[in-house]
Amino acid sequence: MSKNICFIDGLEGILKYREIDINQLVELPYDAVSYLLIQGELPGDQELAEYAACLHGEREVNREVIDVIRMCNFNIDSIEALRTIVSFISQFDPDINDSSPEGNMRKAIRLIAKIPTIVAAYFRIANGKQPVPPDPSLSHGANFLYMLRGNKPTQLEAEVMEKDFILSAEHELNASTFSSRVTASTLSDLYSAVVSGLCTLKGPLHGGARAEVVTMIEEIACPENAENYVLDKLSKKEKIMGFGHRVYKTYDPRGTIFKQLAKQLAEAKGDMHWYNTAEVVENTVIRELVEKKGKPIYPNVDFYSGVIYKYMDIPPQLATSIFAIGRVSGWIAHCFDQYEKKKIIRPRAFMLDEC
Ligand SMILES: CC(=O)SCCNC(=O)CCNC(=O)[C@H](O)C(C)(C)COP(=O)(O)OP(=O)(O)OC[C@H]1O[C@@H](n2cnc3c(N)ncnc32)[C@H](O)[C@@H]1OP(=O)(O)O
Ligand SMILES: O=C([O-])CC(=O)C(=O)O
Repeated sequence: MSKNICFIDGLEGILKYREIDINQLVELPYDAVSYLLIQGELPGDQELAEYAACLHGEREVNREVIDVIRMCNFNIDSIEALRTIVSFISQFDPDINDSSPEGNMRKAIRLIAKIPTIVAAYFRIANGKQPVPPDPSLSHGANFLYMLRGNKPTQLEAEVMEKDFILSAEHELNASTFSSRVTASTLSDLYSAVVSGLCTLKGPLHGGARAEVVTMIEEIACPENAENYVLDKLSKKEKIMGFGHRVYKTYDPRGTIFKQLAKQLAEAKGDMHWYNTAEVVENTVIRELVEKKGKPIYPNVDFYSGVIYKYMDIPPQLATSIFAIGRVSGWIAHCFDQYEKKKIIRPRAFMLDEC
C-alpha cells in the first residue's frame, strides 16, 4: 500500500500520487487531492462534498490557541510557532485517546483544517492585526489567503495557492514524511507524528529551502544582479537554495508547474521583474553546474514556489509553514499506512552510511 501513495521517476521527472500524474492532480481542488492521498482513491461528487464540508467546518481554532499565539516570538520563523501550537491543540481534540481508524480520521480532518488557520492567525497577530475567522464557503487556498489578508484574493491567486498546496502535498519518503512515519510506527498519536514532520520540514536542506529562496530573490533584487550572485556563491562552494534533489536527476515536475504559475502571476500583475530575476538564476545554475560540470542540479519544488510568494506578498517567515499546510495530507496518508502495518521502523546504524 505505501508504495502506491506516491510514485517518483527521478530520471524522467515523473510524479504521481496514487497513480495519478501531478499534471492532472493540479487541476483538482486540494480537498479532492487530500481525500485521494488519505483514502486511496479519488472521491465521487457526494464524497468530496462530505469531506470538504467536514474540513471547512473544522477550520476554527479556540480562544486559548489565539492566546498562545499572542505569546510567540514574532522575530523567528512561523514554523516554530506552528510546531508549538499543533502540539498545544492536541489536548483539545476529543479523539486524542481514540486510536481507531475513525478516531484517527477525525483527528486528520481537524489537523488539515486548522493548520492554515493557525498560520494565518500567527501572521495577523505578528503584524498587529486581529485574526480573521475562516470562511467555510471558500476553497482551502482561497480561505487561507483570505484569513491572511482580510480580503478575498483574486481568482488567479486563489488558484495558485490551491495548486501550491497540491504540489506540496506528498513526496514519498522525503525526510519529514519519514520522520512522521517513524513516530507513527511506535503507535504514537497523529498529532505527535505531524509535529515530527513539522520539525523535520523546517531544515534548510528540506522545506526550509523555500524561505531561503524568497530571501535570496529579495537579496538579488533585479535580473541584472542574478548571474554574479550565483557565480559568487558557486565560487565559494555554497549551495543555491531551491536547486538539486536526492531523487530527481532532471527537472522536478512540480518545479516546472510552479514556474508556469509564477509566469502567470507575473503577467497578471504586470511585473516580470521577480520572474526574470529567478530565470537568470536558473539559467546560470544550469549553465554552470549542468552544462559545464555535468552535475544534475535543476530547480526543485522550492525554487519557483518561493518566487510565487514574492508575487503574493508572502514573507520568507511564512514559506515553510505554507509548505506544511499542503504536506500535512501526505504525512497523514503515510501515518495511516504505517498504523495498518503495526510495525516499528528501526533501521540499523550502518544503513546511515547509505543516506
Ligand atoms: C522539498 C525539498 O526538500 S526539495 C530540496 C530542498 N533543498 C534545497 O533546495 C537545498 C539545496 N539543495 C541541496 O542541499 C541538495 O541538492 C539536496 C539536499 C536537496 C540533495 O542533497 P544530496 O542528494 O545529498 O546531494 P549533495 O548535497 O551531496 O550534492 C551533490 C553535489 O551537487 C552539489 N549541489 C547539490 N545541490 C546544490 C545546490 N543547490 N547548489 C550548488 N551545488 C549543489 C553539491 O555541492 C555536490 O557537489 P560535489 O559532488 O562536487 O561535492
Ligand atoms: O523528496 C524529497 O527528498 C524532498 C522533496 O522534494 C519533498 O519533500 O517534496
